[in-house]
Amino acid sequence: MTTPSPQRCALSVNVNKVALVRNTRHLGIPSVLRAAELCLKAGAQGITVHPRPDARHIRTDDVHQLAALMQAWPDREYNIEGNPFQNLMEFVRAVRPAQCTFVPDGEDQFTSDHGWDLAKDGERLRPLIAEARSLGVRVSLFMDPEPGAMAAARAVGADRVELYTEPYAAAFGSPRQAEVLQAFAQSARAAAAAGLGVNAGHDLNRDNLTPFLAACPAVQEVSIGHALVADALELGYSETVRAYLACIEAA
Ligand SMILES: CC(=O)[C@@H](O)[C@H](O)COP(=O)(O)O
Ligand SMILES: NCC(=O)COP(=O)(O)O
Repeated sequence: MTTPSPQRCALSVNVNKVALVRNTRHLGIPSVLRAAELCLKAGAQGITVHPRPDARHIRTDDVHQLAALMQAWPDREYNIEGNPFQNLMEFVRAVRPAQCTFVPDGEDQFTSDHGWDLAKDGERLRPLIAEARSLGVRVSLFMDPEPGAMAAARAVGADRVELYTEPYAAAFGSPRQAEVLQAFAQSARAAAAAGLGVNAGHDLNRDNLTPFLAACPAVQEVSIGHALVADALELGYSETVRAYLACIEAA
């Protein structure tokens, strides 16, 4: 078992896609619990799930079984993502994970594809943020890379923001990469200046992760699932997690 080094940036493995494959048969394999355990043993600092209302991948049982697993890993973090106006708060109240990430997804959305509009939803979010925090759960808001929106995230009581990194991933390797990365760097700095912790995630992978973190040193956690699980199909969970940890170390 690898004890995670005190890295600048934590790796939280999102196991949604293990559950997606599992759900295509009634055989219970691939095991979500086994995937999480192997990733933790390899040094991942956390596990992330996004139990969507349609249960397309992570189901209620998964959330609770992973919570029980995480009890055996007190130095690692459990992060539950979702829309607090839909089903997320029932999990926050029941499980009290280390962190919850509020994501403004619609019920039938293909995947997460935007951050919060706090001018529209900030006041509705405020009491739910306060409730989660009163339960001892850190609250992160899923946000687009807009430096001017970070102070508002702090003002509604969030502990952290998670920068939605798909626009960076889409620009990676193109002439727009530097320009887009600059917007993320400015957003990360603005978030830190506002007193927020900074997470990041969506479509990060072994190619784009190191340059992203090198440009955004304030980022303290990345949650990665789709590309990491795809890599694990080829390399196995242990080697894959070690490869992602090395990408973080190289930043
Ligand atoms: C919020 C985010 O960007 C991802 O964590 C999200 O969990 C992806 O959801 P799917 O795995 O359902 O695409
Ligand atoms: N919050 C991002 C996450 O948990 C995983 O996103 P992805 O790596 O599956 O795109």
